[in-house]
Amino acid sequence: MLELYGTSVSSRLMLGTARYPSPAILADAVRASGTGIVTVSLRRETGPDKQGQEFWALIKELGVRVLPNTAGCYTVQEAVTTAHMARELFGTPWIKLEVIGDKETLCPDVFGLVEATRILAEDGFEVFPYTTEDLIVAERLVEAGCKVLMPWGAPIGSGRGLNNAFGLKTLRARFPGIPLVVDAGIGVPSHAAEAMEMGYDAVLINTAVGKAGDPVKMAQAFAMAVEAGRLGYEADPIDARDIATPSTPFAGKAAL
Ligand SMILES: CC(=O)[C@@H](O)[C@H](O)COP(=O)(O)O
Repeated sequence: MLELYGTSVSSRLMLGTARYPSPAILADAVRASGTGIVTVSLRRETGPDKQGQEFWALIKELGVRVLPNTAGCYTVQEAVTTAHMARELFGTPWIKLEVIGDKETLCPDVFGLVEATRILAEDGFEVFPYTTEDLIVAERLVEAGCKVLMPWGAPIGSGRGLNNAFGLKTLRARFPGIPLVVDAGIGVPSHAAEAMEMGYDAVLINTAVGKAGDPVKMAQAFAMAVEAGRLGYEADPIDARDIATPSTPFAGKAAL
């Protein structure tokens, strides 16, 4: 079973809660996915207004663990302040830390991310950093206190899948003891299966489910893909080869 900061997690699929056609569809998608963890943006979803309150009541009703995030933060200060507000509001030390560096690609500002991680980890937060697949940045994040890493597959909302499979595989090989979660950019269930087959511990998906024609069916498809990918990884797949090897033995073949 997967352990994240000492918490056992049964589903390896985490879901974002934005961009669904309606709260009811979000709730059905969460149930269909079997997820035990949803990420919630403090800024967008939990305001004191009626809508914010209704959203929060819905999340509580679903009985899933909340991973608050600092989506939309562009500076270290903004991210740290948002994390503190989230800890107070949700009563959890968990924080999915986003420090965005570029408006167009939503690429993480990895320098700001490391700095904010250091500040928050020293203050008792359990940081889930939204990062790139850069190896050295990952090392710095672990040094700063991260016990989980969340590299992107591709830019948030792009649905491009795993843009740099080599980089993601390198991270997996270099950090065998750290739970790795592909966060962002996954578009279809096969992308999630690919990440799991690589040995990733989990995936976090939002847009591909929320914006699908049928979010509930898509949530179920992702759940199946994540499970299949994980099983495939555990079953120790064969290596790809450049030459053919007959799968049917020659013994017993009729001599002509
Ligand atoms: C909701 C959330 O946290 C996103 O920022 C996350 O990174 C998911 O990205 P996708 O929407 O590309 O799945």
